[in-house]
This record gives sequence, structure tokens and C-alpha cells, in this order.
Amino acid sequence: MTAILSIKDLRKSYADGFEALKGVSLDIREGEILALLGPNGAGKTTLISTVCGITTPTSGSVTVGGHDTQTEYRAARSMIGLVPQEIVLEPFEKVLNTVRFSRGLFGYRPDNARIEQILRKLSLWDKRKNAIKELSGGMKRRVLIAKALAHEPKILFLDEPTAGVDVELRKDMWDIVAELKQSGVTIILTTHYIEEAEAIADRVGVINRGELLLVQDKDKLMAQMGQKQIEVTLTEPISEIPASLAQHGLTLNGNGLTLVYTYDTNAERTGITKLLNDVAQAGLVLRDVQTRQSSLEEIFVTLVSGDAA
Ligand SMILES: Nc1ncnc2c1ncn2[C@@H]1O[C@H](COP(=O)(O)OP(=O)(O)OP(=O)(O)O)[C@@H](O)[C@H]1O
Repeated sequence: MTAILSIKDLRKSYADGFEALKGVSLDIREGEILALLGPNGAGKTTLISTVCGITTPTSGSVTVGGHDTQTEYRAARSMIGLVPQEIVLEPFEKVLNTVRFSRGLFGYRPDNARIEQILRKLSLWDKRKNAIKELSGGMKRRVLIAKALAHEPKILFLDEPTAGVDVELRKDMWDIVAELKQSGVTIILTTHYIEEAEAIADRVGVINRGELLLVQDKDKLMAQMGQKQIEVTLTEPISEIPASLAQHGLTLNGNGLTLVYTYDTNAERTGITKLLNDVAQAGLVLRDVQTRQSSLEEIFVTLVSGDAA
């Protein structure tokens, strides 16, 4: 794996002593889309700000394309584009100038063709002579993306790009992200929308209370979603699972009253018939049978609430 971005044991304590990042380590592959999920205050923005050099880490290191963000700040930072969560734009400035200026900030020569291409891609070309204050909220968000792309970054951070945007713009954002990926840009986005992670991410990371709880290929998570559980409640509790049921990989819950069997809904044979037969053969009497399906949302909620305990 080629890691374009490597985060090692990153910690951040704010001046008031609050530890917002508690040793985060993460390697990001070149060209992938990683979605970072986490509840409010989990540390997503702190992580992005620290990686982008806006916030100084308390300890740990970050390299971007091999450049250390602290000792080789300019080289590392020029590879990164950041679309912040909050709209920070000069209201009286024209769209075109705003985006051109961003390119200049990174020491890049003016390139009108490139700026035009970016503005067209983001449907802002017709608005290029408008002042920022004349734009709608959604268009301002597009300007933030244009600014972040103006210096041709290899890695793009999008901090909640679709928070508060309408369905159409959200769809447009997803298309833009997919196009950028096609052109080889690595994308890290934070989101509260689990369906967004499902729709566009290659990998999903879950962060809570400053810790990265999980980073996994989305497809693997989706495969987990394909799993279902059947809960068999018995009339009498048992102290252990009978040996004749060992092959089913059951767990015993609820004070010995519930047997839980996990199966794959996509599999040709679920094994339910044999399970129920074997349960009856073992002399167990059923009170109830229930099935339940786990979703990415549930995995997320379980991880985050388990962490809070
Ligand atoms: N400048 C600061 N000084 C002290 N604490 C801070 C500062 N900035 C952020 N925090 C705290 O650090 C924690 C993480 O905040 P952060 O903004 O990184 O979370 P987040 O995951 O981006 O949340 P959200 O989804 O709400 O944007 C929060 O408890 C926040 O209050």
C-alpha cells in the first residue's frame, strides 16, 4: 500500500487541558476516499486541522507525500486542499478573484485555464464576476471547494461538505468527489450522514472522544450489514449450550434464556432449518423466535455507545 498520508500517534490537548485527540494513527492510501464518521465533538475537525497545520499537535507526527507537516510544512501543506466546515469568505470579493488568490497563496503561478476549468466543474463560471455576498449558501460552499482545488492538491479534506445543503447539492457534491477521485485525488471527508459514507467512501473510519475506534473497507462493513441474527428464546434457562449445538456457533444471552445465531442473508443456505431441528432434538422448548438485521448505523451506534460506557 502506498500511504500518501501517514498519521502516527497524534495527540492534541487544547490550552484548557482538554484532550481532543488521544493518539490517532492512520495511513491513507493514494486515491482512496475515506469517510470519517463520529458524533459531535468526537475530534474530527481537530484531526483535520492538525493534519493541515492549522492546529499544532501536542505530540505525534503527520507526513504528507513523505513530507513532515511540522519540519517541512510548506511542502506538505501545498499538497493539501482543505474545505472547512464554516464558510469563511470575503463577502465583497468576486468569485474569480477569491479562487485566483487561493492559488497564489501557495506560490503557484496564475493559470487562468485551470481556474476556469475548476469554476466550470463546480457550476460557478457564470457567477465568476459576482461578489461572494450575492451567492446562495450552496454556491458559497462550491466556492470553498474551488478555493481548495485552486493549487491542484493531491489530498482534499472536506469537513462536513454536505451539512445543511439540499438534496440536489448533496448529489452534486458526491459527483464532484467521484470525479476528483477519478483524477487521482485522495479524499478525506467527515460526515454525520451514514448514507453518505455508504454511497461514496472506499473506507470508513469511526472516531469518538478523540480515538479512532475502527477503520475498515466499506465493502466489508456492508458485508457485515448482510448479516442477520436469529434470537431463540427458551421457556427454561440453560447454564450452557448443549454439545450437540456446538456446530452452530451460538451465543447464550439473557440469563441463559436466549440463543443467538448469526447468519449471512446472502448465503445460499442460512442453516436456520437445521438449527431449529437441532434445538428441538436437544430437548429445548421455544418461547419465541425473532430475527434482526444489523446496519452500518447500528454498528456505528454500538461502537460509539460502547465506547462511552
Ligand atoms: N480551541 C479549543 N479549545 C478547547 N477545546 C476545543 C477547542 N476546539 C475544539 N475543542 C473541543 O475538542 C473536542 C473535539 O472538537 P471537534 O471540533 O474536533 O469535534 P468534531 O468531531 O469536529 O465535532 P462536530 O461534529 O460537532 O463538528 C470538543 O469537545 C471541543 O469542544
